[in-house]
Amino acid sequence: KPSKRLPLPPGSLGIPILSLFGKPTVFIHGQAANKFVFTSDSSTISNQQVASLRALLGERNITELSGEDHKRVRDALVSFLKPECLKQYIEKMDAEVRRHIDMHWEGHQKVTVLPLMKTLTFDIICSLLLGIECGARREILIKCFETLVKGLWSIPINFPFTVYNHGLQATNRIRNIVKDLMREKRVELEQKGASISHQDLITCLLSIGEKNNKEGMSEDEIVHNVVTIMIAGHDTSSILLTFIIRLLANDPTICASVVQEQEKIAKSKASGEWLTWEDLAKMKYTWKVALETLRIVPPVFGGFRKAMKDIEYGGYLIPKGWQIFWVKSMTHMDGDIFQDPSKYDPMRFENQASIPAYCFIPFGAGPRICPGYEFARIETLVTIHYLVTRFTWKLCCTDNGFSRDPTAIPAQGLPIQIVPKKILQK
Ligand code: HEM
Repeated sequence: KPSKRLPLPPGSLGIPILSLFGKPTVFIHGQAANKFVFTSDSSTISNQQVASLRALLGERNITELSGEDHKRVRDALVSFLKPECLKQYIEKMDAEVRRHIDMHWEGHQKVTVLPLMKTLTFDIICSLLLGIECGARREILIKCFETLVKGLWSIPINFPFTVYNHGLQATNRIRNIVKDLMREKRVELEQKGASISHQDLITCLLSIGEKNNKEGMSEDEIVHNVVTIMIAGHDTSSILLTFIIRLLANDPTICASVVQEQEKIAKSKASGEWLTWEDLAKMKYTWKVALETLRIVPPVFGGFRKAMKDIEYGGYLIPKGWQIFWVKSMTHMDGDIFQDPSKYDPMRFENQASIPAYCFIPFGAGPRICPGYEFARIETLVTIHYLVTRFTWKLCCTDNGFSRDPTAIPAQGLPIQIVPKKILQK
Protein backbone atom coordinates (compact mmCIF):
# COMPACT_ATOMS: atom_id res chain seq x y z
CA LYS A 1 0.00 0.00 0.00
CA PRO A 2 1.65 3.29 -0.97
CA SER A 3 2.50 5.78 1.70
CA LYS A 4 0.84 9.18 1.26
CA ARG A 5 4.19 10.70 2.31
CA LEU A 6 5.94 9.62 -0.91
CA PRO A 7 6.78 12.54 -3.19
CA LEU A 8 4.86 13.17 -6.39
CA PRO A 9 6.84 12.54 -9.60
CA PRO A 10 9.08 15.51 -10.43
CA GLY A 11 7.98 18.10 -12.99
CA SER A 12 5.49 20.90 -13.46
CA LEU A 13 1.77 20.30 -13.97
CA GLY A 14 1.57 23.23 -16.41
CA ILE A 15 -1.54 25.25 -17.20
CA PRO A 16 -4.36 22.65 -17.14
CA ILE A 17 -5.87 23.23 -20.57
CA LEU A 18 -2.44 23.35 -22.21
CA SER A 19 -0.91 20.49 -20.23
CA LEU A 20 -1.29 16.98 -21.64
CA PHE A 21 -5.02 16.76 -22.28
CA GLY A 22 -5.92 18.82 -19.21
CA LYS A 23 -5.06 16.19 -16.56
CA PRO A 24 -2.02 15.60 -14.35
CA THR A 25 0.01 13.10 -16.35
CA VAL A 26 3.00 10.96 -15.40
CA PHE A 27 5.41 10.23 -18.24
CA ILE A 28 7.21 6.87 -17.94
CA HIS A 29 9.56 4.74 -20.04
CA GLY A 30 12.05 1.87 -19.84
CA GLN A 31 11.81 -1.89 -19.40
CA ALA A 32 10.51 -1.82 -15.79
CA ALA A 33 7.97 0.92 -16.59
CA ASN A 34 6.69 -0.99 -19.61
CA LYS A 35 6.31 -4.16 -17.57
CA PHE A 36 4.44 -2.20 -14.89
CA VAL A 37 2.02 -0.72 -17.47
CA PHE A 38 1.43 -3.89 -19.48
CA THR A 39 1.07 -6.34 -16.60
CA SER A 40 -0.85 -4.38 -13.94
CA ASP A 41 -4.44 -5.52 -13.53
CA SER A 42 -7.31 -3.20 -14.43
CA SER A 43 -8.09 -2.44 -10.76
CA THR A 44 -4.65 -0.75 -10.51
CA ILE A 45 -4.20 0.76 -13.98
CA SER A 46 -7.04 0.98 -16.45
CA ASN A 47 -6.94 1.75 -20.12
CA GLN A 48 -8.65 5.06 -20.47
CA GLN A 49 -8.32 7.25 -23.51
CA VAL A 50 -8.36 11.03 -23.58
CA ALA A 51 -11.85 12.61 -23.84
CA SER A 52 -11.65 13.46 -27.57
CA LEU A 53 -10.70 9.88 -28.48
CA ARG A 54 -13.43 8.41 -26.28
CA ALA A 55 -16.15 10.60 -27.77
CA LEU A 56 -15.10 10.08 -31.39
CA LEU A 57 -14.45 6.34 -31.22
CA GLY A 58 -17.43 5.56 -28.97
CA GLU A 59 -17.54 4.46 -25.35
CA ARG A 60 -17.87 0.75 -26.22
CA ASN A 61 -14.66 0.70 -28.27
CA ILE A 62 -12.15 -1.94 -27.15
CA THR A 63 -9.61 0.52 -25.77
CA GLU A 64 -12.21 1.73 -23.24
CA LEU A 65 -13.24 -1.74 -22.07
CA SER A 66 -11.72 -3.79 -19.28
CA GLY A 67 -12.06 -7.24 -17.67
CA GLU A 68 -14.61 -9.65 -19.16
CA ASP A 69 -16.00 -7.05 -21.59
CA HIS A 70 -12.54 -6.42 -23.01
CA LYS A 71 -11.88 -10.14 -23.37
CA ARG A 72 -15.21 -10.83 -25.09
CA VAL A 73 -14.81 -8.02 -27.64
CA ARG A 74 -11.14 -8.80 -28.20
CA ASP A 75 -11.88 -12.51 -28.80
CA ALA A 76 -14.51 -11.54 -31.36
CA LEU A 77 -12.10 -9.23 -33.24
CA VAL A 78 -9.31 -11.80 -33.07
CA SER A 79 -11.60 -14.46 -34.58
CA PHE A 80 -11.21 -12.46 -37.81
CA LEU A 81 -7.68 -11.07 -37.31
CA LYS A 82 -5.98 -14.38 -36.39
CA PRO A 83 -3.47 -15.82 -38.89
CA GLU A 84 -5.54 -18.93 -39.73
CA CYS A 85 -8.34 -16.65 -40.90
CA LEU A 86 -6.21 -13.97 -42.58
CA LYS A 87 -4.41 -16.62 -44.65
CA GLN A 88 -7.52 -16.79 -46.83
CA TYR A 89 -7.33 -13.07 -47.61
CA ILE A 90 -3.82 -12.75 -49.01
CA GLU A 91 -5.28 -12.83 -52.53
CA LYS A 92 -7.67 -10.00 -51.70
CA MET A 93 -4.84 -7.90 -50.23
CA ASP A 94 -2.65 -8.72 -53.19
CA ALA A 95 -5.41 -7.55 -55.57
CA GLU A 96 -5.79 -4.24 -53.68
CA VAL A 97 -2.02 -3.61 -53.74
CA ARG A 98 -1.75 -4.32 -57.49
CA ARG A 99 -4.79 -2.15 -58.25
CA HIS A 100 -3.28 0.66 -56.17
CA ILE A 101 0.09 0.45 -57.95
CA ASP A 102 -1.51 0.36 -61.41
CA MET A 103 -3.62 3.39 -60.54
CA HIS A 104 -1.24 5.59 -58.53
CA TRP A 105 2.36 4.56 -59.37
CA GLU A 106 2.38 3.20 -62.92
CA GLY A 107 2.94 5.97 -65.49
CA HIS A 108 4.14 8.49 -62.86
CA GLN A 109 7.67 9.83 -62.46
CA LYS A 110 7.15 11.39 -59.06
CA VAL A 111 4.83 10.39 -56.19
CA THR A 112 4.37 11.47 -52.56
CA VAL A 113 4.53 8.34 -50.47
CA LEU A 114 2.64 9.06 -47.22
CA PRO A 115 -0.72 10.08 -48.76
CA LEU A 116 -0.47 7.13 -51.18
CA MET A 117 0.20 4.65 -48.38
CA LYS A 118 -2.77 6.11 -46.49
CA THR A 119 -4.97 5.57 -49.55
CA LEU A 120 -3.70 2.02 -49.94
CA THR A 121 -4.18 0.97 -46.31
CA PHE A 122 -7.63 2.58 -46.31
CA ASP A 123 -8.60 0.63 -49.43
CA ILE A 124 -7.36 -2.61 -47.85
CA ILE A 125 -9.46 -1.90 -44.76
CA CYS A 126 -12.54 -1.14 -46.90
CA SER A 127 -12.11 -4.35 -48.85
CA LEU A 128 -11.18 -6.82 -46.09
CA LEU A 129 -12.78 -5.43 -42.97
CA LEU A 130 -15.85 -3.61 -44.25
CA GLY A 131 -16.45 -5.66 -47.38
CA ILE A 132 -16.96 -2.52 -49.51
CA GLU A 133 -15.80 -2.68 -53.12
CA CYS A 134 -14.51 0.45 -54.91
CA GLY A 135 -17.08 3.16 -55.53
CA ALA A 136 -19.00 6.08 -54.05
CA ARG A 137 -19.24 4.62 -50.54
CA ARG A 138 -15.47 4.35 -50.23
CA GLU A 139 -15.13 7.96 -51.42
CA ILE A 140 -17.58 9.27 -48.80
CA LEU A 141 -15.96 7.17 -46.10
CA ILE A 142 -12.43 8.39 -46.80
CA LYS A 143 -13.53 12.04 -46.67
CA CYS A 144 -15.31 11.56 -43.32
CA PHE A 145 -12.43 9.48 -42.06
CA GLU A 146 -9.85 12.23 -42.70
CA THR A 147 -11.99 14.69 -40.71
CA LEU A 148 -12.44 12.17 -37.91
CA VAL A 149 -8.67 11.55 -37.64
CA LYS A 150 -8.03 15.31 -37.32
CA GLY A 151 -10.53 15.47 -34.44
CA LEU A 152 -9.02 12.59 -32.50
CA TRP A 153 -6.30 14.62 -30.83
CA SER A 154 -8.16 17.93 -30.70
CA ILE A 155 -9.23 19.87 -27.60
CA PRO A 156 -12.73 18.48 -26.86
CA ILE A 157 -14.67 21.76 -27.08
CA ASN A 158 -17.86 21.26 -29.01
CA PHE A 159 -18.57 24.60 -30.73
CA PRO A 160 -19.53 24.78 -34.38
CA PHE A 161 -16.45 25.01 -36.65
CA THR A 162 -14.03 23.50 -34.12
CA VAL A 163 -11.92 20.56 -35.32
CA TYR A 164 -13.56 18.48 -32.57
CA ASN A 165 -17.08 19.40 -33.72
CA HIS A 166 -16.23 18.42 -37.32
CA GLY A 167 -14.79 15.17 -35.97
CA LEU A 168 -18.06 14.41 -34.15
CA GLN A 169 -20.09 15.02 -37.32
CA ALA A 170 -17.73 12.83 -39.33
CA THR A 171 -17.91 9.98 -36.82
CA ASN A 172 -21.72 10.08 -36.92
CA ARG A 173 -21.70 9.78 -40.70
CA ILE A 174 -19.25 6.88 -40.55
CA ARG A 175 -21.34 5.14 -37.87
CA ASN A 176 -24.43 5.48 -40.09
CA ILE A 177 -22.58 3.91 -43.02
CA VAL A 178 -21.43 1.03 -40.77
CA LYS A 179 -25.04 0.55 -39.58
CA ASP A 180 -26.25 0.40 -43.21
CA LEU A 181 -23.56 -2.17 -43.95
CA MET A 182 -24.66 -4.20 -40.93
CA ARG A 183 -28.28 -4.24 -42.15
CA GLU A 184 -27.20 -5.41 -45.60
CA LYS A 185 -24.84 -8.07 -44.27
CA ARG A 186 -27.44 -9.37 -41.82
CA VAL A 187 -29.83 -9.99 -44.75
CA GLU A 188 -27.03 -11.66 -46.72
CA LEU A 189 -26.18 -13.89 -43.75
CA GLU A 190 -29.84 -14.92 -43.41
CA GLN A 191 -29.98 -15.81 -47.11
CA LYS A 192 -26.61 -17.53 -47.55
CA GLY A 193 -25.89 -18.87 -44.05
CA ALA A 194 -22.66 -19.61 -42.20
CA SER A 195 -20.62 -20.22 -45.38
CA ILE A 196 -20.12 -16.44 -45.73
CA SER A 197 -19.52 -15.76 -42.03
CA HIS A 198 -15.85 -14.86 -42.56
CA GLN A 199 -16.17 -12.83 -45.77
CA ASP A 200 -15.34 -9.58 -43.91
CA LEU A 201 -15.00 -8.36 -40.31
CA ILE A 202 -18.55 -6.97 -40.05
CA THR A 203 -20.15 -10.23 -41.24
CA CYS A 204 -17.87 -12.16 -38.89
CA LEU A 205 -18.90 -10.06 -35.86
CA LEU A 206 -22.60 -10.35 -36.78
CA SER A 207 -22.35 -14.08 -37.13
CA ILE A 208 -20.74 -14.47 -33.68
CA GLY A 209 -23.69 -12.57 -32.21
CA GLU A 210 -26.10 -14.90 -33.90
CA LYS A 211 -24.28 -18.06 -32.89
CA ASN A 212 -23.95 -17.42 -29.19
CA ASN A 213 -25.03 -14.27 -27.39
CA LYS A 214 -22.57 -14.71 -24.55
CA GLU A 215 -19.72 -14.22 -27.01
CA GLY A 216 -21.51 -11.81 -29.30
CA MET A 217 -21.39 -8.04 -29.47
CA SER A 218 -24.17 -5.43 -29.24
CA GLU A 219 -24.91 -3.19 -32.22
CA ASP A 220 -23.10 -0.26 -30.56
CA GLU A 221 -20.10 -2.43 -29.81
CA ILE A 222 -19.83 -3.54 -33.44
CA VAL A 223 -20.15 0.02 -34.74
CA HIS A 224 -17.69 1.53 -32.24
CA ASN A 225 -15.14 -1.23 -32.78
CA VAL A 226 -15.33 -1.20 -36.55
CA VAL A 227 -14.59 2.56 -36.47
CA THR A 228 -11.75 1.94 -33.97
CA ILE A 229 -10.19 -0.76 -36.12
CA MET A 230 -10.33 1.55 -39.14
CA ILE A 231 -8.27 4.09 -37.18
CA ALA A 232 -5.98 1.54 -35.51
CA GLY A 233 -5.13 -0.18 -38.78
CA HIS A 234 -4.68 2.85 -41.00
CA ASP A 235 -2.35 5.48 -39.58
CA THR A 236 -0.07 2.73 -38.27
CA SER A 237 0.61 0.50 -41.29
CA SER A 238 0.73 3.47 -43.70
CA ILE A 239 3.48 5.07 -41.60
CA LEU A 240 5.44 1.84 -41.32
CA LEU A 241 5.34 1.41 -45.12
CA THR A 242 6.34 5.04 -45.71
CA PHE A 243 9.41 4.78 -43.48
CA ILE A 244 10.48 1.44 -45.01
CA ILE A 245 10.35 3.10 -48.43
CA ARG A 246 12.52 5.94 -47.11
CA LEU A 247 14.99 3.52 -45.54
CA LEU A 248 15.33 1.53 -48.77
CA ALA A 249 16.18 4.74 -50.63
CA ASN A 250 18.74 5.73 -48.00
CA ASP A 251 20.51 2.41 -47.54
CA PRO A 252 21.61 0.67 -50.77
CA THR A 253 22.96 -2.40 -48.90
CA ILE A 254 19.70 -3.12 -47.03
CA CYS A 255 17.76 -2.32 -50.21
CA ALA A 256 19.83 -4.80 -52.28
CA SER A 257 19.13 -7.60 -49.78
CA VAL A 258 15.37 -6.88 -49.79
CA VAL A 259 15.31 -6.74 -53.60
CA GLN A 260 17.22 -10.01 -53.84
CA GLU A 261 14.78 -11.77 -51.49
CA GLN A 262 11.70 -10.41 -53.26
CA GLU A 263 12.98 -10.97 -56.83
CA LYS A 264 13.66 -14.61 -56.03
CA ILE A 265 9.99 -14.98 -55.04
CA ALA A 266 8.77 -12.97 -58.07
CA LYS A 267 10.78 -15.19 -60.45
CA SER A 268 9.09 -18.30 -59.02
CA LYS A 269 5.58 -17.01 -59.87
CA ALA A 270 3.68 -17.36 -63.15
CA SER A 271 2.18 -14.27 -64.75
CA GLY A 272 -0.70 -12.93 -62.62
CA GLU A 273 -0.26 -15.53 -59.88
CA TRP A 274 -1.15 -14.24 -56.38
CA LEU A 275 1.31 -14.28 -53.48
CA THR A 276 0.66 -17.07 -51.00
CA TRP A 277 1.14 -17.65 -47.28
CA GLU A 278 4.24 -19.73 -48.15
CA ASP A 279 5.69 -16.82 -50.16
CA LEU A 280 5.22 -14.50 -47.16
CA ALA A 281 7.04 -17.01 -44.94
CA LYS A 282 10.07 -16.64 -47.24
CA MET A 283 10.19 -12.84 -46.76
CA LYS A 284 12.23 -13.14 -43.55
CA TYR A 285 14.77 -10.40 -44.24
CA THR A 286 12.09 -7.95 -45.41
CA TRP A 287 10.18 -8.44 -42.14
CA LYS A 288 13.38 -7.79 -40.14
CA VAL A 289 13.70 -4.51 -42.04
CA ALA A 290 10.11 -3.70 -41.02
CA LEU A 291 10.84 -4.52 -37.36
CA GLU A 292 13.94 -2.32 -37.36
CA THR A 293 11.88 0.48 -38.90
CA LEU A 294 9.29 0.02 -36.13
CA ARG A 295 12.06 0.24 -33.54
CA ILE A 296 13.42 3.53 -34.86
CA VAL A 297 10.12 5.12 -35.92
CA PRO A 298 7.27 3.48 -33.97
CA PRO A 299 4.04 4.75 -35.60
CA VAL A 300 2.26 4.76 -32.20
CA PHE A 301 4.69 6.52 -29.89
CA GLY A 302 2.95 5.49 -26.67
CA GLY A 303 -0.40 5.34 -24.95
CA PHE A 304 -2.49 6.43 -22.00
CA ARG A 305 -3.56 4.60 -18.88
CA LYS A 306 -5.28 5.82 -15.69
CA ALA A 307 -4.27 5.15 -12.07
CA MET A 308 -7.34 3.54 -10.46
CA LYS A 309 -5.86 3.89 -6.96
CA ASP A 310 -2.85 5.53 -5.33
CA ILE A 311 0.18 3.70 -6.73
CA GLU A 312 3.78 3.62 -5.58
CA TYR A 313 6.15 3.47 -8.49
CA GLY A 314 9.92 4.05 -8.47
CA GLY A 315 9.81 5.77 -5.07
CA TYR A 316 7.03 8.18 -6.08
CA LEU A 317 3.31 8.34 -5.49
CA ILE A 318 1.07 8.34 -8.56
CA PRO A 319 -2.22 9.56 -7.10
CA LYS A 320 -5.53 7.91 -7.98
CA GLY A 321 -7.08 9.48 -11.08
CA TRP A 322 -3.81 10.65 -12.67
CA GLN A 323 -3.03 9.75 -16.24
CA ILE A 324 -0.01 7.58 -17.06
CA PHE A 325 1.58 8.18 -20.43
CA TRP A 326 3.94 5.39 -21.57
CA VAL A 327 6.37 6.18 -24.37
CA LYS A 328 8.28 3.61 -26.37
CA SER A 329 10.96 5.53 -28.34
CA MET A 330 13.19 6.04 -25.28
CA THR A 331 13.28 2.28 -24.62
CA HIS A 332 13.80 1.53 -28.33
CA MET A 333 16.74 3.96 -28.47
CA ASP A 334 18.38 2.84 -25.21
CA GLY A 335 22.01 1.91 -25.96
CA ASP A 336 22.06 -0.59 -23.06
CA ILE A 337 19.33 -2.60 -24.81
CA PHE A 338 20.04 -1.97 -28.50
CA GLN A 339 23.73 -1.52 -29.24
CA ASP A 340 24.47 1.55 -31.38
CA PRO A 341 20.74 2.40 -31.31
CA SER A 342 20.77 5.05 -34.08
CA LYS A 343 22.18 2.57 -36.60
CA TYR A 344 19.66 0.85 -38.89
CA ASP A 345 20.51 -2.82 -38.49
CA PRO A 346 17.75 -5.31 -39.40
CA MET A 347 20.01 -8.18 -38.26
CA ARG A 348 19.29 -7.24 -34.63
CA PHE A 349 16.10 -9.20 -35.19
CA GLU A 350 17.92 -12.33 -36.40
CA ASN A 351 17.34 -13.79 -32.96
CA GLN A 352 14.28 -12.04 -31.54
CA ALA A 353 14.40 -14.10 -28.37
CA SER A 354 17.64 -12.30 -27.41
CA ILE A 355 15.78 -8.97 -27.01
CA PRO A 356 14.79 -8.59 -23.34
CA ALA A 357 11.05 -8.70 -22.55
CA TYR A 358 9.15 -5.36 -22.65
CA CYS A 359 12.02 -3.62 -24.51
CA PHE A 360 10.75 -3.88 -28.11
CA ILE A 361 7.13 -2.82 -27.94
CA PRO A 362 5.93 -1.31 -31.25
CA PHE A 363 2.74 -3.37 -30.88
CA GLY A 364 2.50 -3.01 -27.09
CA ALA A 365 2.56 -6.12 -24.87
CA GLY A 366 0.39 -8.12 -22.48
CA PRO A 367 -3.39 -8.57 -22.75
CA ARG A 368 -3.77 -5.47 -24.93
CA ILE A 369 -1.00 -6.27 -27.39
CA CYS A 370 -2.06 -5.17 -30.88
CA PRO A 371 -4.40 -7.80 -32.36
CA GLY A 372 -3.68 -6.38 -35.84
CA TYR A 373 -0.04 -7.58 -35.88
CA GLU A 374 -0.60 -10.30 -38.50
CA PHE A 375 -2.80 -8.05 -40.65
CA ALA A 376 -0.05 -5.39 -40.59
CA ARG A 377 2.62 -7.98 -41.39
CA ILE A 378 0.74 -9.30 -44.43
CA GLU A 379 -0.07 -5.89 -45.91
CA THR A 380 3.49 -4.66 -45.34
CA LEU A 381 5.12 -7.67 -47.01
CA VAL A 382 2.72 -7.76 -49.96
CA THR A 383 3.16 -4.02 -50.60
CA ILE A 384 6.95 -4.04 -50.34
CA HIS A 385 7.08 -7.10 -52.63
CA TYR A 386 5.32 -5.30 -55.48
CA LEU A 387 7.08 -1.98 -54.95
CA VAL A 388 10.64 -3.33 -54.99
CA THR A 389 10.03 -5.76 -57.86
CA ARG A 390 8.32 -3.14 -60.04
CA PHE A 391 10.19 0.12 -59.25
CA THR A 392 13.39 1.74 -58.17
CA TRP A 393 13.16 5.13 -56.45
CA LYS A 394 15.17 7.97 -55.01
CA LEU A 395 14.25 10.66 -52.52
CA CYS A 396 13.39 14.16 -53.72
CA CYS A 397 13.98 15.68 -50.30
CA THR A 398 17.15 15.23 -48.26
CA ASP A 399 15.57 16.02 -44.87
CA ASN A 400 15.76 12.71 -42.97
CA GLY A 401 13.95 13.85 -39.86
CA PHE A 402 10.27 13.54 -39.08
CA SER A 403 7.67 15.39 -37.05
CA ARG A 404 4.86 13.96 -34.90
CA ASP A 405 1.18 14.84 -35.23
CA PRO A 406 1.03 12.65 -33.06
CA THR A 407 1.94 9.92 -35.57
CA ALA A 408 5.28 10.15 -37.42
CA ILE A 409 5.32 12.30 -40.58
CA PRO A 410 8.37 12.52 -42.88
CA ALA A 411 9.30 15.89 -44.39
CA GLN A 412 6.84 16.91 -47.15
CA GLY A 413 5.12 13.50 -46.92
CA LEU A 414 8.16 11.85 -48.62
CA PRO A 415 8.17 12.82 -52.31
CA ILE A 416 10.17 10.34 -54.44
CA GLN A 417 11.15 9.90 -58.08
CA ILE A 418 10.26 6.47 -59.43
CA VAL A 419 11.49 4.42 -62.38
CA PRO A 420 9.62 1.25 -63.47
CA LYS A 421 11.52 -2.07 -63.72
CA LYS A 422 11.05 -4.93 -66.15
CA ILE A 423 8.40 -7.24 -64.64
CA LEU A 424 9.90 -10.54 -63.47
CA GLN A 425 8.17 -13.90 -63.59
CA LYS A 426 8.79 -17.58 -64.23
C1 HEM B 1 2.33 -1.28 -38.00
C2 HEM B 1 1.09 -1.40 -37.65
C3 HEM B 1 0.56 -1.33 -36.23
C4 HEM B 1 1.16 -0.91 -35.07
C5 HEM B 1 2.59 -0.41 -34.88
C6 HEM B 1 0.18 -1.03 -34.01
C7 HEM B 1 0.41 -0.73 -32.67
C8 HEM B 1 -0.53 -0.86 -31.66
C9 HEM B 1 -0.30 -0.48 -30.29
C10 HEM B 1 0.98 0.10 -29.72
C11 HEM B 1 -1.44 -0.74 -29.59
C12 HEM B 1 -1.74 -0.40 -28.13
C13 HEM B 1 -1.38 -1.46 -27.14
C14 HEM B 1 -1.68 -0.99 -25.72
O1 HEM B 1 -2.38 0.00 -25.48
O2 HEM B 1 -1.21 -1.67 -24.81
C15 HEM B 1 -2.41 -1.27 -30.55
C16 HEM B 1 -3.68 -1.65 -30.22
C17 HEM B 1 -4.61 -2.06 -31.13
N1 HEM B 1 -4.41 -2.27 -32.50
FE1 HEM B 1 -2.68 -1.99 -33.49
N2 HEM B 1 -1.00 -1.50 -34.54
C18 HEM B 1 -0.81 -1.70 -35.90
C19 HEM B 1 -1.73 -2.17 -36.81
C20 HEM B 1 -3.00 -2.57 -36.49
C21 HEM B 1 -3.94 -3.12 -37.44
C22 HEM B 1 -3.63 -3.37 -38.91
C23 HEM B 1 -5.10 -3.34 -36.75
C24 HEM B 1 -6.40 -3.93 -37.25
C25 HEM B 1 -6.65 -4.33 -38.44
C26 HEM B 1 -4.88 -2.94 -35.37
C27 HEM B 1 -5.82 -3.02 -34.36
C28 HEM B 1 -5.59 -2.69 -33.03
C29 HEM B 1 -6.61 -2.78 -31.97
C30 HEM B 1 -8.07 -3.21 -32.16
C31 HEM B 1 -5.99 -2.39 -30.78
C32 HEM B 1 -6.62 -2.33 -29.38
C33 HEM B 1 -6.32 -3.62 -28.61
C34 HEM B 1 -6.84 -3.69 -27.19
O3 HEM B 1 -7.08 -2.63 -26.56
O4 HEM B 1 -7.00 -4.83 -26.71
N3 HEM B 1 -3.60 -2.47 -35.26
N4 HEM B 1 -1.82 -1.34 -31.80
